[in-house]
Amino acid sequence: MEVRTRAPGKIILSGEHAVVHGSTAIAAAIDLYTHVLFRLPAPSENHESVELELKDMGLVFSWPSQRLEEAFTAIDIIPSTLETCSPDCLKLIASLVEEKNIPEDKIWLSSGICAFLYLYISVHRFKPAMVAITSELPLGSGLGSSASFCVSLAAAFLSLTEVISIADEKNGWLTLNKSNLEIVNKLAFEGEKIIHGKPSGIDNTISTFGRLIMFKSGELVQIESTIPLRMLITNTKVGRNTKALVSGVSERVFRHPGAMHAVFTAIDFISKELASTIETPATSDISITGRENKIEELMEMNQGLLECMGVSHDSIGAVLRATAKYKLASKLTGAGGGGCVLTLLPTLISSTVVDKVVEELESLGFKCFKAQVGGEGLQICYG
Ligand SMILES: Nc1ncnc2c1ncn2[C@@H]1O[C@H](COP(=O)(O)OP(=O)(O)O)[C@@H](O)[C@H]1O
Ligand SMILES: C[C@@](O)(CCOP(=O)(O)O)CC(=O)O
Ligand SMILES: [Mg+2]
Repeated sequence: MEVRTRAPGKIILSGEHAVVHGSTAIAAAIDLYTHVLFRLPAPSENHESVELELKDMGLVFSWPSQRLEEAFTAIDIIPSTLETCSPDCLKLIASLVEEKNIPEDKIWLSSGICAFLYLYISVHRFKPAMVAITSELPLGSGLGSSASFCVSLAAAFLSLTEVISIADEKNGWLTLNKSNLEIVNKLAFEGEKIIHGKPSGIDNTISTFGRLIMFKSGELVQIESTIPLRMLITNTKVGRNTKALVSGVSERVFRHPGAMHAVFTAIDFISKELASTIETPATSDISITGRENKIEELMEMNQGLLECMGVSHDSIGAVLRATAKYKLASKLTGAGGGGCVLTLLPTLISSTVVDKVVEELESLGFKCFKAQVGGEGLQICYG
């Protein structure tokens, strides 16, 4: 039995970090995916381990099924589907991952591999399996690779159970109905918890459902944009870790609760105003340029508040200065601390100007690309 899944990465247009503390945020799916191939071998194949292949990195990890069963039975914990991984269970999983001697320069993959083992065992126990992963997303850059990893894995594992069933077909890919997507999203969130520590759930939700969403305290509202929302994405290539940045913001909240809550409230207003600007009907009195100017101002305000939270970086500052020379507005996206920066490309901007901006940013050592915004979420294909 075999299934393939793909789940998209995302950009956050406003509200990252503040969303962890209950503010509204806006996110859109992008057309860069994590792909999973999941196979449950037939007994005749004599395959007796749970195997994970990270194809982009040329790494393969494998745990004998019997070894996994003995380790979990010894501590008398068997994770069940959709339950949060307990501290004891996570400790065991971390030790099973540590045994694999991940190369030192790839040690940042450990949390993802722990999430993989947890998601797998919570659905299929210790059944032998083969899982192969590839990703079109830069990892650890603010484009939600961790969530698309968890969503594509959760969907693949659940697809070979009775829990979910297929709803529709489009271009060779199958989609799930809303209640099945909710189950996948819930399971993926448990994986994100292992990678992020305290995620808001926005990344796994946008990766599962796709499109453009407004998200607050676990609830999503789908929004329709009446503006093209063309974004230039600049990857500063400065590595960072979402878990550390999220906990840094919580520490700042602990030190300055009043000031930080005022920042979160301001961001809540920014996200709501952004949503209504994006959704304003094309027939309204305000021209597209007028609305783009408003979006740019809101992006700049949001960036200023992210700086107040301490999650910007010199490399992000360099992108802001370079794009400001061309009167373009930018903000970091995702957890910050490096990673990716968004720049709105207004409808009337000429391709010559875009080329010049890209040339200048790339001369600083950054990597620029454009992504389609607001596309499909999770998709499945049975092999
Ligand atoms: N394709 C993948 N293979 C293995 N681990 C992955 C993959 N994609 C994401 N991860 C895990 O997610 C982590 C990056 O997540 P995070 O710091 O939240 O950044 P982002 O979600 O913005 O890419 C990686 O360090 C790794 O543990
Ligand atoms: C900073 C945060 O708002 C988004 C993190 O996104 P990413 O992992 O940097 O792609 C955290 C969260 O919402 O869980
Ligand atoms: Mg992440």
